[in-house]
Amino acid sequence: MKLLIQNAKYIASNGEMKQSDILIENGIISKLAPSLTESAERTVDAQGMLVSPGFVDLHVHLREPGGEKKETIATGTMAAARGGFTTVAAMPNTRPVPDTKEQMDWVMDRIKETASVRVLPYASITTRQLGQELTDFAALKEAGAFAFTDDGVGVQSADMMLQAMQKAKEVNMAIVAHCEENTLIHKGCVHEGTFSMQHGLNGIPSICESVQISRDVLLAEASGCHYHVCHISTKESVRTVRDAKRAGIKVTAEVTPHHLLLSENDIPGLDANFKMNPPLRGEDDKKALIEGLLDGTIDFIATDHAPHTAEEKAEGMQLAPFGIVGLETAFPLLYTHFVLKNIITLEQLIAYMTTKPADCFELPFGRIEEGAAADIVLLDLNEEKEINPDEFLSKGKNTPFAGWKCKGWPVLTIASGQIVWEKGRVTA
Ligand SMILES: NC(=O)N[C@@H](CC(=O)O)C(=O)O
Ligand SMILES: [Zn+2]
Ligand SMILES: [Zn+2]
Repeated sequence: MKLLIQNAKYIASNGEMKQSDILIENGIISKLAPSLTESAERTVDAQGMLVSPGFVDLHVHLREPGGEKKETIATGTMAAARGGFTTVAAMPNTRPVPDTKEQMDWVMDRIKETASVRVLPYASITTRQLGQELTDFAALKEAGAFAFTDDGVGVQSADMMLQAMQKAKEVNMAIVAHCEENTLIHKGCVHEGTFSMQHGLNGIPSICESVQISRDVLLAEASGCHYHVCHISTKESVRTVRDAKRAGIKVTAEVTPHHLLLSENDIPGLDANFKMNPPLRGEDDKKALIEGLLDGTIDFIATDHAPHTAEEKAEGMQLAPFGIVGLETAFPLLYTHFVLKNIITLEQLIAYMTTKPADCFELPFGRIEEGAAADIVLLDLNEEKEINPDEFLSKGKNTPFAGWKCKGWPVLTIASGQIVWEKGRVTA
């Protein structure tokens, strides 16, 4: 497929705004130059749009195998395409867990058969994510694992985490951590704070996350491994990561759009669409996350797209599963509430969703350059529209952002040189 994008105003990987035509051949950006006259199977006029590298989301739950009622690799990657994401990394809390070469082979095949964007599969750190024995890191890397994580649960034993980091270092892979100390969860369903007090609910305290990060940065220092913190949510965690970076420890961190945009004060009542792990924290935590992102303590943004069925979410605040969807709302929400309010520049936001995650994991994606993978999204920064979960291509409609008015909607997404989503057109 030969594709030509004309009049592309885009942000180059050095952060500069440029204007050019973009020729795409065999999945690759083959030429970047003004006024290209090549004949192509499809020519797209990008006048009035912003052209961005396809977004990179290193934290999504695609639920397959085992959770197909919530999402599949097919539906999750269609949602990704609609949200402008062309690379997503899939979490291993599936049934079965990708903890052996055979399971990883199955996942890789399924991705090849059904994914509309690039999927990088995580393997688990421990067998069945039970925290008892390490998986075979070398074999899983060989089978295609992107990195190792037990996301969904924290690794409870310090000894197990140290061994994991030492092994990861040996095979030159990262340990990606969901940080949660089980003895401090206190059967909580929301943050331990004002909301939990008001509603008489058990709360998950901030230290439940931060004590494990504190332990882990020391283990990362001892092992020399690349240690990445998932969905960071508290001010103490931000401080710990900041101090660790200053000490030269190889630690990176991600934050979700919902933790940047919402605090416990925004929970309207006992609505499980506001229930996720980690929970929405205090206003001061939210502020610290924005500061941490701006000063480089937090490296990038990841959605933690966590679809659940409407039935499951209807079980109420105490019983419903943790998690909200994020792929189809991330950019418009962040653009509208941070860029248009002059808190983050457009260039920064794009970097947090493209080059920064790519660079942390040495991935060659997220940049518009000759020779790079043709992963591109056209964004309409002007049209204003309400978030409507009925329009989601994800099976999950569980969002706290329904009805929010946003600008910055993707209109066309190209992944590896193929148009995988286009506004107003149904793509298979
Ligand atoms: N974030 C969530 O609230 N839920 C995730 C698990 C996780 O990311 O820890 C899920 O798998 O549903
Ligand atoms: Zn998690
Ligand atoms: Zn997750």
